[in-house]
Amino acid sequence: ESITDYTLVECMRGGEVLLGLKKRGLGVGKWNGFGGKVEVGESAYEGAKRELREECGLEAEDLEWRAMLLFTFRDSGKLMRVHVFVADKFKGEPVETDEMRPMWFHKSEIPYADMWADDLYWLPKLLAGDKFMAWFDYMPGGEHTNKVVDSLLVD
Ligand SMILES: CN1CCN(c2cc(NC3CC3)nc(N)n2)CC1
Repeated sequence: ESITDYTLVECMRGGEVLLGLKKRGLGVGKWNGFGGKVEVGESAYEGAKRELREECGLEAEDLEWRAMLLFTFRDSGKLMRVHVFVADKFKGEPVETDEMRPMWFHKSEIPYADMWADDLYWLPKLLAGDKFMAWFDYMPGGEHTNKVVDSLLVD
């Protein structure tokens, strides 16, 4: 099957991270960073900025690439590649949209029980400042094995 590229933006401000409650589509009912599919003709960086703006109205001045998450789904044979960025410089306040209800969470109070199961494995690394790649191999029963590649020595 083919691979689909997605973006995910984690906005940070004074020990807090901005998450949105997904109101429809993939991951509805889960808290997550902001993002979506990378469209034809745009870079992941541009797609990340666009989705952040569309989903909560925040204009990120600068995004830093920090992780790539590969998801393989054994049942469908689909591949999902998520490019994760961190933003700590942005203009405006987040607003609720049809897609997302934004809320700031202290890093020690991330609602993992209401997020994608994989977040528990990689979000702490991201919040610790690491750069890394991870692979989550989802089995039909929803279980997954996870292999987090050690931090990338890139800067
Ligand atoms: C709109 N996109 C969808 C993909 N995505 C994911 C996926 C994900 N797990 C994968 C099993 C689905 N886990 C997080 N945290 N985000 C970013 C947002």
